[in-house]
Amino acid sequence: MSTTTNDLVAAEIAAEQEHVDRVYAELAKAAQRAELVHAEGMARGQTDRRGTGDPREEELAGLFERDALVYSASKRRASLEHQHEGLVFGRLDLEHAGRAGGDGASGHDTREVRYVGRLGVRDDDYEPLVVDWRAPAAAPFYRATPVDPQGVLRRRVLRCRGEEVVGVEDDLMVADPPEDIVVVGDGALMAALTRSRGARMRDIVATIQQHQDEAIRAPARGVTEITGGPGTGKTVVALHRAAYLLYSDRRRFEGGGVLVVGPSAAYTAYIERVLPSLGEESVVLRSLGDVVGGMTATRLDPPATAAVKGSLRVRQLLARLSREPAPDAPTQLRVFVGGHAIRLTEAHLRRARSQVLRHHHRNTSFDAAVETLAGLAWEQVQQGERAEFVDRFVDSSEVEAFAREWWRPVDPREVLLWLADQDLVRRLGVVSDEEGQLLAASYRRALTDGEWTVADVALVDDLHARLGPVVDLPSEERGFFEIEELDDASQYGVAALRVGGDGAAGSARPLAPTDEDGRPVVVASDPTASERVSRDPRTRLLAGRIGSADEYAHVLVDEAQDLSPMQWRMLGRRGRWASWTVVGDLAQASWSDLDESSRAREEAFGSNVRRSFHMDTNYRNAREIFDHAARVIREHVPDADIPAAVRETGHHPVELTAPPERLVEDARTALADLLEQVDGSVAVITPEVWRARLDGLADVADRVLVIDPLSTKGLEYDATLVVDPDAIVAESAGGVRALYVVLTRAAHRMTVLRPVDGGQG
Ligand SMILES: Nc1ncnc2c1ncn2[C@@H]1O[C@H](COP(=O)(O)OP(=O)(O)OP(=O)(O)O)[C@@H](O)[C@H]1O
Repeated sequence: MSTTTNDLVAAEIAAEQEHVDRVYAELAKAAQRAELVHAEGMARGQTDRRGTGDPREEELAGLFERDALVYSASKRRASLEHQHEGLVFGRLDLEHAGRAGGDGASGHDTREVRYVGRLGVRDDDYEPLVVDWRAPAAAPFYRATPVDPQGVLRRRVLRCRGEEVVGVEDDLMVADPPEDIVVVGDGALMAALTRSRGARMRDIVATIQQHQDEAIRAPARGVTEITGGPGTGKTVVALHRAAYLLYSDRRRFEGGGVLVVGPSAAYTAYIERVLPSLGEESVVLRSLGDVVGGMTATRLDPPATAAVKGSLRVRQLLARLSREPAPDAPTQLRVFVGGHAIRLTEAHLRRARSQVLRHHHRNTSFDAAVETLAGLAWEQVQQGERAEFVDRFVDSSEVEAFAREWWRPVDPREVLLWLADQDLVRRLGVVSDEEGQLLAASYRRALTDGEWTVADVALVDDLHARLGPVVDLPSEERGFFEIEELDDASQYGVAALRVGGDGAAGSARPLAPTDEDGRPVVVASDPTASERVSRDPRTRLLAGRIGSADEYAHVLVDEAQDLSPMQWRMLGRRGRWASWTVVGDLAQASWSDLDESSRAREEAFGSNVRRSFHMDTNYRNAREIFDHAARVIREHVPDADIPAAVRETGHHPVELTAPPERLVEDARTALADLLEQVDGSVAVITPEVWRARLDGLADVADRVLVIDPLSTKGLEYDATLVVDPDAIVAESAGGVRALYVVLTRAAHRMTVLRPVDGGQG
């Protein structure tokens, strides 16, 4: 084997630089071509609409062609820009065995050099200069091992800064390589693992390990489960899998959509760069608080409330709730129709309501509701022709005015807020008194501070499915003039304009703000109005419209162990025809009833085929840090899935105690030490009891973050300062599992600080 002297390394780097320069030159040409196509596409769409109004047919064709050209050219330009950095990251030196000749003599072995990169680039003769990492030709880069070299003599990882090659790391796949195959570097994986952690997760295309590659390239069909302990690369592997699926069947997955769901907004911000850096812009990233269009929630409920809101029992509560009359709905109808005095009592109305809801969604059954009332009214008349009476009844403006109040469309969020009334919750049954109090208190709080919680989103989705979409009731008064006004307004960029119903006859109550006469208020273009609106909690809670569930071709769920049964149902509605990638680790679960969750999860997957991959190497934590965490979890969860940490640093976690009154001061000192020891991010992870007192530590440096335990799910830092582990256990529904999450977030250094009466730093 060759030596790794500086000269040798420099010569190898220079040789690689030559190839990388060629690739960038080719790329510059491709960028120019994309620019030309873009400009040409734009020019092709120039039509003179101003004078004559509508474009001619041939102009329309031109516009369509332009859109297609501009779209693909812009995409190509965007991907060229995103993948500029580290475009070429790998090289394979292969040897193909020569075929035996006709006379039995063996043919010559042939050598091939193949470069692997973020996207495929060819030269003018269409010869590949770089192969896309997802192409079958790149598979040996990830799959070759000394036991099964797959024709690979040497695998080389190129480390680049911008367009410059700054290092190479080799792995030899054969025991006895040809003379000219030199081997340099200490291993690309270790280099990647020891580097500093920033605010964003990075892709691992250059160092994907063989067992990870198997999960990444697994067939798309059915449900692919990726399990394993903390830091085993489950998230990063799943994201590379999303990129691989898009590459392998673009029509299906780009057309049908790929949804990636993670636990929190902090998590989506953390992973958002990975897919663009792999050339994929089309994936939809959502946290559990913004899966449902029209709603965004980041606040978490206290564990006991979250447990009620997440359990399947709450479905029955919602089923009953969705049949309740609106609190302000009229309770009887008195009307003259065809000379007959009709009186429908509260009991009649209740009967009508349950009859209609047996066959219809509430929000799309206005006509059915009026006809059912007509049937009940006819029972009181029984004279003349039934059909004639029903026609008169349905056409009566008084009946219509009543029905518009009684059967007005209800927004699922508005219905959920009815639960602020504790008497109503009690009347609905289903949950215990104590649970009912928690629910009512939670919605009273929402009505005070104008904020939904993450668990509410799944409940709104459930109610939306039960109630049907909120549609405006047909309005005879809404004539041509108003429609034109609406069009005009939209031209001027007015975002939220709604034409109300017919004021006099009693209208469908618009959710958008209205003035005293019930006329719509234009929010977006009127700063004083929007200020007024943002101050009113109820208006904030009901702003916008809830969309119907978008469906996807693939759904990727990270931290799946934390989904409540209701959240599984919410995702199930979005993946009815989808294939799934599901990532999780039960030992990190913060959900208390795991059995109920797994039932709901099975229901979401249906009878899809299952495939599972287990990751057993921890790439995140220094071994010393992980050993500490593993001891904690083993004591309480003996069957926890414990991976092997591959990297030793010699730095054991530091365990400190402090009297409560000195804790903040000691935390500040411990933080200062950590900032000296690492270059990247440092997180102070604190339970709620210390939060307010420790928030100020975030001002110590830009790279410091003060964060609660649950929000660290899926994230990692160079160093962590874990404050009051016992309180972390006590505050979380997941108990010690939550602490396990917290203790496995640091890559390089960790300090644990406990408040102890009379303790010393
Ligand atoms: N093959 C690899 N090459 C380089 N880095 C890797 C590799 N595999 C994993 N890592 C790194 O290990 C760290 C942990 O990965 P990731 O967050 O995906 O783990 P996880 O299993 O989802 O963890 P957790 O369950 O604790 O959230 C990340 O920094 C990731 O980039």
